[in-house]
Amino acid sequence: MEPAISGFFRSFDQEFCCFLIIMVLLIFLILYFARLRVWCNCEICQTYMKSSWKNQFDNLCDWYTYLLKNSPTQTIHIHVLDNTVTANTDNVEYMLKTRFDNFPKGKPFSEILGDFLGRGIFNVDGDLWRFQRKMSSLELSRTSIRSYAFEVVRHEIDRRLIPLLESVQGEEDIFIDLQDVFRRFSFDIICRFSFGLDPKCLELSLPISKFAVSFDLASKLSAERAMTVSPLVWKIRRLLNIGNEKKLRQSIDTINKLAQEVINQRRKFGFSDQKDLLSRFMASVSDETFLRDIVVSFLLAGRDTVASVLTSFFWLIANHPEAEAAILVEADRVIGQNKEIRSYEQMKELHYLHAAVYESMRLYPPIQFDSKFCLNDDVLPDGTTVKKGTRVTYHPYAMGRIEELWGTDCLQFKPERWLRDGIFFQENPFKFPVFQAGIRVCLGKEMALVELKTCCTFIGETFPAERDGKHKASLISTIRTQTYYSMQMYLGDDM
Ligand code: HEM
Repeated sequence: MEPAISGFFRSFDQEFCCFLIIMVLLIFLILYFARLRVWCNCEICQTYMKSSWKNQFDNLCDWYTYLLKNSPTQTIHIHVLDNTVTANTDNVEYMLKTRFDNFPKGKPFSEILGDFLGRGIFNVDGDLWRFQRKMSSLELSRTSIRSYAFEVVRHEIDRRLIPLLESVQGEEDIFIDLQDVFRRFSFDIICRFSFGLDPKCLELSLPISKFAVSFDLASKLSAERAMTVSPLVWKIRRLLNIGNEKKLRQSIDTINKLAQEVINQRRKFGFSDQKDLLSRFMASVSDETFLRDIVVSFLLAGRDTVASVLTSFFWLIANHPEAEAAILVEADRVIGQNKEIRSYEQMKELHYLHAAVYESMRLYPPIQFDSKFCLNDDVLPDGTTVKKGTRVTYHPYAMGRIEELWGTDCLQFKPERWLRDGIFFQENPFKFPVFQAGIRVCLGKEMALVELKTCCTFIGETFPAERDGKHKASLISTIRTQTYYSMQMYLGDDM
């Protein structure tokens, strides 16, 4: 009898376990769908769920732009995502400045990047954020860090970027992917600037560094968490340490080990004469994990953003010879006066270039939209009611395409719209929240502009017309061809 009884209980156990698992899954599914309101029948939600926007638009941002343009308040609500999306300047100012404390980044966002960024500035709210913000603002406002940034950028351009482009110049059969080149370029720079480390990614003959590979993978896999049907999916995978979550953990471990090594070296050999951000932060922070978190946030913030602007800038310039000519004339004028651009201060004289960089970011913002989560029920200036816990998204990509904001020529690339009597004119930052705006505006904005403008001027500076006109022309045509090639890979043949 006994084995039969124990068999009965064993099979009962198994059945009961299966039943329990199914019930738990069902409850989660019900809760999940209840939160998402998948039954919403409105046209926007139906279009979203069936992905039928793809019939009319190339990408999701263009569909959102269409919806926002056609909304009387320039605000829409996607019920199934519980996401209020706005392109209304007053709303943007309200959430990023007036009621800043009611629109934090929120838990859903910080959970996704939590393992990678830890308690770093990019990923936290409240006092932890305030402390890092104050410390970082102080360090980044120093003249010494600005000249260090300039020095790092010049080194990367003179020693690596120009020789690389020269090596493919005139070679009709050799193509390099400029997007990839710009990603390597910006990673080398941000690593040296933040960590004092040179991963030499732009040295194409060297094997790519372990740190760069791990960083790339960790950014990619963390971002992929946001695309799973429910956070539960990646959380369960993380618990079981399987699939992408296992790879993510391994790459984060590699980054941590390397960061720890750098910190140990600095503690051992001294950091007071080092110019990078890590060494500067080491003077005020002793917690080593926290130090690592702060610096990794800077790496993430300053890498793809810059690479993305460089790609769209050169693509737009390649399509607008009149803008390219104006940039070269301005660069020659500044070089003519000062022989060569060698300082941060000189960059400020390049108003047309500054306008052209801003104009490319208006049309192709590296961060096309950015979300916050509403802490307590609120009403936006346009009358939209926002419930506690709702995601609220401002949309710089759509804002750059709205006629009421930028005029009937808003789809055209016109650097002149940023100039008043030849001098760069700063627009209302809430109309152009490409660097975010208000209280949490991007901390690396100045650094990014130095990087972008230095890289863009090298066309005019390195090969001044009077020295070698032919050389300059062929380098520009190399960049033009390479940019076309990169964008073709990116956009397909229909570009
Ligand atoms: C064109 C290049 C760049 C653009 C368009 C850009 C844009 C942005 C945006 C939109 C945010 C807000 C993100 C959010 O809160 O969700 C941000 C934050 C931030 N950016 Fe940038 N960024 C650029 C380059 C850089 C660079 C080069 C650095 C580093 C030197 C940097 C450092 C940061 C940091 C530390 C934050 C967090 C600020 C905070 O939370 O208080 N950014 N950036």
